[in-house]
Amino acid sequence: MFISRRGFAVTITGAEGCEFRLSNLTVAVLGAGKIGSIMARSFSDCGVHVIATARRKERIERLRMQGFEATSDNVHAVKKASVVFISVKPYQYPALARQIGSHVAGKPVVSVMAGIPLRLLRKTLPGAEVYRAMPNLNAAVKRSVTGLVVPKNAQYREIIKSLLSCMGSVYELPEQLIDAWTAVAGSGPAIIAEFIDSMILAALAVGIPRDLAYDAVLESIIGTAEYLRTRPVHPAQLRDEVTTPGGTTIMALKVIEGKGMKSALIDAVERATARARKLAKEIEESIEEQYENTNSSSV
Ligand SMILES: NC(=O)C1=CN([C@@H]2O[C@H](COP(=O)(O)OP(=O)(O)OC[C@H]3O[C@@H](n4cnc5c(N)ncnc54)[C@H](OP(=O)(O)O)[C@@H]3O)[C@@H](O)[C@H]2O)C=CC1
Ligand SMILES: O=C(O)[C@@H]1CCC=N1
Repeated sequence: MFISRRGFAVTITGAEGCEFRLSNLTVAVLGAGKIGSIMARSFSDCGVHVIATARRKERIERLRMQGFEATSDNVHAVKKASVVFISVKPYQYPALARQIGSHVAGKPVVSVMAGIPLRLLRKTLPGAEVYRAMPNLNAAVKRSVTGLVVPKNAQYREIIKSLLSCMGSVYELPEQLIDAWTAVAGSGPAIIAEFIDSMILAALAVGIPRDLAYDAVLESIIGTAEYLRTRPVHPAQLRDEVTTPGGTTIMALKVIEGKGMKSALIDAVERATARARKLAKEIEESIEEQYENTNSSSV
């Protein structure tokens, strides 16, 4: 397991770090869509029994064909599970919370939803031990870098970390960093895929055949990441090692600098972080409304 020299993280667990025997555990994944079904597969590969939920029949059928117990009944899944993961879209959460809110007391519940803060999760899931996690799509190849916010006096911390380790590495974070983590690591694969796509188009533009272009770009990215991951070298140092005075690389770097690639990426990550914060406000308003309506109709 590699431990970052530059990282803020206080705890890191590798994919090999399943310290707990997870095989007797039943875990509910509520909202087993794109990321939820990848989580379900990862937990299942760690020996966990998974109950996955979705709304549409076709999705439930597909989950069953993938070997999971699957249902549209979230309350049934929550009652049967010792640990609950929530992976619906943020705007779908208020409806889900209404269904399961009175059935989660005493259980650990992990939300992977962007934006929704612990405060709001606690309010809607009374008595549950609530965590926030932000994995990424690379969990499909056991290479997620999952950010984890652990509540104070957590009883289930180790078991949650072991479960998340089934998807890759786990970094414990303070809650104020999770929106930024969402932008960098959660959205990261999409941003990096855009870069890869652009490099492949660039390779085609200079005449490299498509399959060779794909390999040249992907292998260069994996190799560069591995180089930086395993050596005490700053990215700017690596860049200087490659750049010959008057050579080819400096010509490319000049264009990149002129078009503002760094500033575009910094802006992009700042905007994504701001969007996660705004999501929290939007959901909060909708939940406040829901609670006010419930209270006033029960008076
Ligand atoms: N995609 C990603 O890379 C990542 C996403 N996330 C977070 O994960 C969450 C899910 O994202 P993603 O997987 O992309 O979205 P999807 O739309 O693919 O998945 C959401 C799933 O939730 C199901 N669902 C919605 N409402 C309910 C309900 N009341 N009961 C049961 N199931 C329900 C939907 O079912 P049906 O299909 O039947 O409508 C759907 O399958 C989001 O909150 C996102 O912020 C976090 C990290 C990475
Ligand atoms: O785009 C989103 O909102 C989610 C969160 C991180 C990745 N996908």
